[in-house]
Amino acid sequence: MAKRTLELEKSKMDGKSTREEDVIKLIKEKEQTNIELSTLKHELEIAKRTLELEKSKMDEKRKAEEEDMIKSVKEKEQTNNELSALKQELEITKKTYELRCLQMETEAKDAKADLDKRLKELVQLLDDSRNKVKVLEAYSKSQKQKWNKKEIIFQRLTEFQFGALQELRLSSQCIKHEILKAKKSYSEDFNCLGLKFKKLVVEGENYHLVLAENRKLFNELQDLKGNIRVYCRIRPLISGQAEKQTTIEYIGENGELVVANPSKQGKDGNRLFRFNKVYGPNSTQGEVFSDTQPLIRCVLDGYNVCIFAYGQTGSGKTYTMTGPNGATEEEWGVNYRALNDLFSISQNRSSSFMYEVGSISEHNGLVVPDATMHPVRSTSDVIELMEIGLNNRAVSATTLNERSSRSHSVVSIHVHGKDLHTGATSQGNLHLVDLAGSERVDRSEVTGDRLREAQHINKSLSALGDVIFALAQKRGQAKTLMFVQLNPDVASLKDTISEKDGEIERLQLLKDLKNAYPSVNGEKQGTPLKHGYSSMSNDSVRGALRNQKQSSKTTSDHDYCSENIDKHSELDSQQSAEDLKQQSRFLKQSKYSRGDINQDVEILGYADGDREDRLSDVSDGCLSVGTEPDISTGESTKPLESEGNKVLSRVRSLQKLRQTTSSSSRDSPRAPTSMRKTATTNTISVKPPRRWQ
Ligand SMILES: Nc1ncnc2c1ncn2[C@@H]1O[C@H](COP(=O)(O)OP(=O)(O)OP(=O)(O)O)[C@@H](O)[C@H]1O
Repeated sequence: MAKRTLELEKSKMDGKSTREEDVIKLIKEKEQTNIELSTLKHELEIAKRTLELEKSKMDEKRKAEEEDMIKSVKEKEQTNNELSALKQELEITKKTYELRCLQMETEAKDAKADLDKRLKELVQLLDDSRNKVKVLEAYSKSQKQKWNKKEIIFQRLTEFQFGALQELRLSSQCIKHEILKAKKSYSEDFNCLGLKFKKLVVEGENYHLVLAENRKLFNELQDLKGNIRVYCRIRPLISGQAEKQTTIEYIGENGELVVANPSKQGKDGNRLFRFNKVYGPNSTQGEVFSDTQPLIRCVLDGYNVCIFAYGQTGSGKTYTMTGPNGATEEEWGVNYRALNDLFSISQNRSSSFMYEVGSISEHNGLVVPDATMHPVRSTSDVIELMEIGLNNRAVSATTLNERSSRSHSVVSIHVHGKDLHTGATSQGNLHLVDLAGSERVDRSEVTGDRLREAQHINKSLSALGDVIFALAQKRGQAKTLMFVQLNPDVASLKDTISEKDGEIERLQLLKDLKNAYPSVNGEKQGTPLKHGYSSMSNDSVRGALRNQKQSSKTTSDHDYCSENIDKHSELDSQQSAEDLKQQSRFLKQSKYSRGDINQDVEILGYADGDREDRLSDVSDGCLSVGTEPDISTGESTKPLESEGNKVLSRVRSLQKLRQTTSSSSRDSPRAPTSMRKTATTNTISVKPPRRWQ
């Protein structure tokens, strides 16, 4: 190649021989080419050597490859062997595989059927779920709507409350403002009140003085009306009895009572009795209590009050004191009403007084070893105790085979009061007594135990007479009210007009005498007694009756009832004094005060001398209802017992007195029946110290 290039270049140099530079250049290029040729030669030699090396290597390689080929042939043979073994194995495997495929196909078919079934189920489930989703979606939609509504309402409510809160804030500010204003005015008012209160305190002190004065005046008024009052109550005839069988001829408004004896003609047929008041058969329990009520206040003011009912069996003592069995409030007797009053007045006064209505004793008859004390707080407590007492009474009656009415029943209420202002204390007692029947022993013609019992009863009634005498002498501050019970039945006439009633009438007049006569007409104390218990001529009684029929109120045309005033008003003390004057005038003006009528007057009770004896007898005794210290406490029992001899001597002197009086004629002054009865019981041993325990 370099040769060609040199030839080319030589042709070119021939073609252009002219130029020297080109020849030089060409020479130079020839030299260069020579160099390059030698280089190429060298390179060629190197390549030749390399080729030789390569050729030896190739030979070696070829040998190695031949060995490898032999090796490979051998391996190929081995591989062919293995391949045939593998082919066989493959055949077997193929067969196994085909079998397996068949098996798998059947399994796949089963699985497919199974899957189809499950797919169906799943599709069903999917449908159900979709339905449920739909329902839930609807529910959630409605819930959402609800919540939206609620949200709206809540928002409105919040807005409203917010508004209200604002209003409240405003109004609270207003109220604050007003409170401040009110506070200011209150403090001003308080200051004012303080001043007024100081004034009131001063006036309150005066009020207590006025109150005390008022109480004093009230009790003085009761004193003026008499410390002993005798009211007569006539029970109605039992149904079926004709009106004509009644023995009651006339009931005056001033306490006069005319009893007629149908077996007697003329002036002896009628008898006049006088009481503080007479309650007719139609009187209600309330009316009867209205005249008793003021005495209950006295108990709370520290006085001793004794209210008792006296009369023959069946005359209405229990009815008046307690009321009928299973009584309604209207039918309540004096006991319940008095207790009700007692508790209600004590409650009304509770701001200025503290009362302890501490105890009650319930005992029957004179000998009362089992009399008991109980604390009481209300009327019902007392009623309960009274019922227990009644039951006890019934039990003892059964064991004795006697009637309950043959014993006394005494209920005592003790009231301890304290004036919260002054600290002063008071002690008052209220004794409510339902006495045993007062019928005469001789009439009942009893003997043995019954006789003895009747005599005991008479003895206790005699003691009652003593107590009344003691009271009549103003020994103490006790106030006594006696209900004389009458049975208008003709058969009971003997007991109605018995000497015992004469005694009560006499006692009644003794009370009048003590209370009024000495200061009214200046007569000797005993004189009016002669007018006390009298029989009237039939003419005068008929006149009185005629007058009563003409007008129940206009009584002016008859001496007997001519000047009638309401002497039972509780609040008017002047009227009470007027009443006493009236009684005096009545005695002066009446037929019985004139000489001609005096002959008609049957003088009962004692002659002055006898009475004096009797009073001196009584004054020796120790009995005094109410004036004694609390007789139910242990302390008071001893003094009573220590005075036993005194009582015994007093009983004996009464018996002596009775013996003298019982021997006198009918026209002579009479001893009280009870005392005469005691005379007949002379043989019975007396245990005086236990009386009225
Ligand atoms: N004012 C009256 N109104 C209606 N009934 C009356 C009245 N007074 C008494 N009675 C009745 O007469 C009967 C006898 O009365 P009560 O038992 O009160 O008499 P008593 O005097 O207590 O008798 P005793 O001495 O036997 O205890 C009773 O049935 C009673 O209900």
